[in-house]
Amino acid sequence: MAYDFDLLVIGAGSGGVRCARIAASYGARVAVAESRHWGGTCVNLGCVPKKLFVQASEFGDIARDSHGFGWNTQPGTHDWPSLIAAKDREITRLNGIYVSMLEKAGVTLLTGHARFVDSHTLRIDPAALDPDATPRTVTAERIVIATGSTPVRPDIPGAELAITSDEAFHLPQRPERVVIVGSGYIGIEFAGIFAGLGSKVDLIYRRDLPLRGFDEDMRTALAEAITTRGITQHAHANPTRITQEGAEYAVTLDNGQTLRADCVFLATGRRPKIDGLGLENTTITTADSGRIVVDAHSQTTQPGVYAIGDVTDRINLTPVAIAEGHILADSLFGSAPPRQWSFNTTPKAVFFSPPLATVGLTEAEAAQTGAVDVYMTRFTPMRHTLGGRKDRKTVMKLVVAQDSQKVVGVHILGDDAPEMLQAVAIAVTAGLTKADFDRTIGIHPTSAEELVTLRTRTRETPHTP
Ligand SMILES: Cc1cc2nc3c(=O)[nH]c(=O)nc-3n(C[C@H](O)[C@H](O)[C@H](O)COP(=O)(O)OP(=O)(O)OC[C@H]3O[C@@H](n4cnc5c(N)ncnc54)[C@H](O)[C@@H]3O)c2cc1C
Ligand SMILES: NC(=O)c1ccc[n+]([C@@H]2O[C@H](COP(=O)([O-])OP(=O)(O)OC[C@H]3O[C@@H](n4cnc5c(N)ncnc54)[C@H](O)[C@@H]3O)[C@@H](O)[C@H]2O)c1
Repeated sequence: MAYDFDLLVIGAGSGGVRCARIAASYGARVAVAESRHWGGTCVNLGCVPKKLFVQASEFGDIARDSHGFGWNTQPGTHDWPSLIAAKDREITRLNGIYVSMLEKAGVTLLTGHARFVDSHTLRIDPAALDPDATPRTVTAERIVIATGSTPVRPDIPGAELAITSDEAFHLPQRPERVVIVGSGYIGIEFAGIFAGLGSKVDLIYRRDLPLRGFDEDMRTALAEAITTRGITQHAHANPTRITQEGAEYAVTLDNGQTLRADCVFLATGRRPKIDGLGLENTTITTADSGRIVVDAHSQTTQPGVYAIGDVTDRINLTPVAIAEGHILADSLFGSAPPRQWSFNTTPKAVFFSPPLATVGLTEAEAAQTGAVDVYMTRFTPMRHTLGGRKDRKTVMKLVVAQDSQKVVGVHILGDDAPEMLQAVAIAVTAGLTKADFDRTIGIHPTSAEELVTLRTRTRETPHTP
């Protein structure tokens, strides 16, 4: 049978765009369908606007820090609508770059919501991106699902009164008081953003420490940094309902407390986006909360249909979705073996102020396979000695496997941690040892030089299978 396309990608986000572009570069006839925004979550409602907001939230402190260096700069006032407008202009520019990049690669752009009619046929209906688009039906030999994920709201009364990260990027005004539920990436990052811009922030989470899954010492250090930033933490707490009285919201917690705010922000996770995708017209299997099940080659249970990125709920980060898309295009259409990536040393960063970044194993994970040497340091970075924020500490931790002496984990909380960690991730991916770190000459004066000058072991952790 003659198909309209060799490959049709559903979703022009991080994974879909890369997959489409690389497949087209091999000469395949490729189309990509997008219903909402070119560039996907990362560009429109994720990494990019979030990082711009984080940067916006840091200028007040920079102005105050300058006094210790002899400046009399005043923090001034922040105009939220100006930030939103500037961010929107930048994102519109990026949307245009995505469209032209795809067009230049020879990819056909299909505007609309894609739905499986059968395993080779998709119906593309008008959607938010262009409500006037003409509906059409297209066929493809192979199809890639790269539809991403969407925020989850807990099942409590009044949950619909709250916002999620999707709405946070378009709030007309910055709330003076905000209650944030959830202390994963999004909860922590937005707590920092709103606090930095002057809002009173209450952060609610279920465990004893924020950021479950990260190294315990770093979670403790982050909890201290959150308090230092002026944010009130409510550990061991769950919201049971949200109510509204006029412009004010009340969040009732299961510890009996009630918090009042101008905005309630649910940062309680995301789920794979498979709504209205017509999966029932295929033999594709889903699991858990809608995760599309794939094999090691990103193929679903329907031969010829693949899935990449957040919709597969593996490691839900942009560079991972990009890598998965690239590998898939290489393997379907390339002549050389697919490009290789080291997914098990994927570095991660949480853009709080200061940020937390990490690569490799936590101390507890490393101890499961053998005894561990831990090296830690905690200090006030030079800039804050004169700047006055002496309680803004940097914490660094190296986790070293005792038998091989390989550095299997590096964790940093502090200014520029993500920038440092990206470079250190190369060393951890390469399997370098503590001796390799030790023979590396530092750059002075930097915080990063501590990574190569940590000589005294902080503790030894026994093998804890
Ligand atoms: C607030 C926030 C901050 C984040 N910050 C970071 C960060 O700093 N660093 C990082 O690495 N990751 C970050 N992420 C995660 C990152 O955005 C995702 O991991 C990444 O975007 C996943 O890419 P994807 O290709 O799987 O899906 P997406 O980028 O979500 O793209 C999916 C696309 O498919 C479209 N689509 C869905 N269904 C259909 C359909 N039926 N038909 C047509 N089109 C459809 C959607 O409109 C969307 O454009 C953040 C996420 C959020 C929410
Ligand atoms: N900097 C980055 O790289 C970055 C930034 C943002 C998002 N992301 C990606 O997006 C994903 C989603 O982010 P997220 O922060 O929404 O999810 P998350 O899974 O990181 O955190 C969700 C939080 O909500 C809590 N929670 C879940 N259900 C709850 C309930 N019913 N009541 C109270 N608390 C509840 C969880 O315990 C957890 O603390 C991340 O896991 C990450 O993969 C990455």
